[in-house]
Amino acid sequence: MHSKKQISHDECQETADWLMSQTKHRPQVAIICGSGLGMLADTLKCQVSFAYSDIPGFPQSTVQGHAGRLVFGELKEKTCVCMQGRFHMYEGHSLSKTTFPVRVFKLLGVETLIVTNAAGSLADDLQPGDIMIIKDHVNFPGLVGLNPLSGPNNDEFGPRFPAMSGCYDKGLRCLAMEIAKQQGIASLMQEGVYAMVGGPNFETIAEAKLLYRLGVDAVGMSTAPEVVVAAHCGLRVFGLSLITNKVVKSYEDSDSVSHEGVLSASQLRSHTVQQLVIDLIGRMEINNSKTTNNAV
Ligand SMILES: O=P(O)(O)O[C@@H]1C[C@H](O)[C@@H](CO)O1
Ligand SMILES: Nc1nc2[nH]cnc2c(=O)[nH]1
Repeated sequence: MHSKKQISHDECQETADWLMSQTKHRPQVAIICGSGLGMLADTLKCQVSFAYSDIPGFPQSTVQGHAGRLVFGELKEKTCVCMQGRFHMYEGHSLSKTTFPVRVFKLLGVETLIVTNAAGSLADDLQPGDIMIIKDHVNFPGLVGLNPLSGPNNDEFGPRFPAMSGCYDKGLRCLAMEIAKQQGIASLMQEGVYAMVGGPNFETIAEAKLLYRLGVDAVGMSTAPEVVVAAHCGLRVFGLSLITNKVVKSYEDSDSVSHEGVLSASQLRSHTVQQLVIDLIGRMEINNSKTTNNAV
């Protein structure tokens, strides 16, 4: 399952070429929608969309709340491509497959990747319904060698040993906070550290206590591999976690998390996330290299 075989540059190029033969859109911004957040794609103008099953080389979405459509279109005078549904390691995809769309986006000419996810909060001051701007991540699978960059390096995409400090663009993080203030939603927002665990089970209480002690603010089952691959090939990245639940970290607490609960919580705030992302896309500059002071 977690084969070290990388999908080749040629295979990524074949998919990119196929997409470019099917649509005139040449996206500058790519958006990966987290659980229950796919409605963002519906806001694109002049839409051209493809079922993942029709795109050569694309895996299939198997998770409820991930529709499995790639949508191209215009948003605030920027050309975008939106994944209505992402791929997770726990679905059985290799990490190379999980992150394959990111490399296809690079070959389509995308400069900025926006990743969103649904996550459970560990931080005492992050409540369900809050939105966390991802400042940094802990890639738990990556720390033990489950990394999409494992295997022979694909030099056409990036270096063997890419730096990951500053992989969440500081300029975009500041811009998002400024927009949140203007939209009157700053009280819902803060920056924090996202940790990816393998899933598909949610955390035990002992695991939750461990993550809390490590200083993780929110935990989920995605995003980090996509961001590693995006940083490797030089994409500018912005990430948001919508907090859908508090992670249970006390034996006295009888609460229990479910995917259905995650989906209904994310739907309650999907419009807010959508407005934030739309204005961020509207205000971000394209064709600029990454901001200079990018350290977290
Ligand atoms: O795709 P994301 O990271 O938003 O999905 C989260 C993590 C699991 O896939 C699922 C759990 O409910 O939601
Ligand atoms: N691992 C994990 N993923 C989530 N996705 C949404 N909520 C959670 C959670 O509590 N834990």
